[in-house]
Amino acid sequence: MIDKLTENYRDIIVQLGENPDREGLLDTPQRAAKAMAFLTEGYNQSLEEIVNGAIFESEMDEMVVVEGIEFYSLCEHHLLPFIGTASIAYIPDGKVLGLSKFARIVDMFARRLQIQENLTRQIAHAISDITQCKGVGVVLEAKHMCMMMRGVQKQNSVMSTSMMLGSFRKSQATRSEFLTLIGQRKP
Ligand SMILES: Nc1nc2c(ncn2[C@@H]2O[C@H](COP(=O)(O)OP(=O)(O)OP(=O)(O)O)[C@@H](O)[C@H]2O)c(=O)[nH]1
Ligand SMILES: [Zn+2]
Repeated sequence: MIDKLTENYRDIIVQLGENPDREGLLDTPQRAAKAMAFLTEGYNQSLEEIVNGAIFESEMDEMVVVEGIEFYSLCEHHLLPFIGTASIAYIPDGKVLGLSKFARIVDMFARRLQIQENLTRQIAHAISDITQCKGVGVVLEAKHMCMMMRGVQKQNSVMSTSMMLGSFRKSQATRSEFLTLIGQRKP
């Protein structure tokens, strides 16, 4: 895949009117190919593999919140980055998930071509599926380079998306507790 991508990036450089053989650009097609492979490596990962069995028995049955997980994704419309943070909460039902795995799950889905809404949804469903918990809430806030560097060129707009499952969807109190804890105003 890297070889084919390298060829493609070389073609892009030519199409842009640049000389791919000038010194500064000599290794660029391969570097860009490796960078793109890294930024989309989520396609080669599975939930089982990244969770790696790190699910532990626990009688904890109150809300657990992990906030401020930074992520870098690529918008599927322009292949430009969108960058932000994820906050995740869940109410366990006999099993808790290893702390680092929340960030790994965010990264696995972020490192694909995405829209923010689907990224939010996929993270929530993954945590629900893997932990079989009573409920999950996920809030993402991000800035989209396709809106900042080009197009409407708005530098200060932030997109917030949320996905609530189980008790977070059914109970207004649970949802409010989560949003209050992460310093959000109620939507
Ligand atoms: N809902 C949603 N839209 C996104 C996301 N990332 C990019 N977009 C939007 O996708 C849309 C694509 O619109 P098009 O009109 O097909 O493309 P475009 O001509 O490049 O649009 P402009 O960005 O308005 O110049 C734009 O409105 C983008 O802002 C995302 O994560 N979620
Ligand atoms: Zn975009």
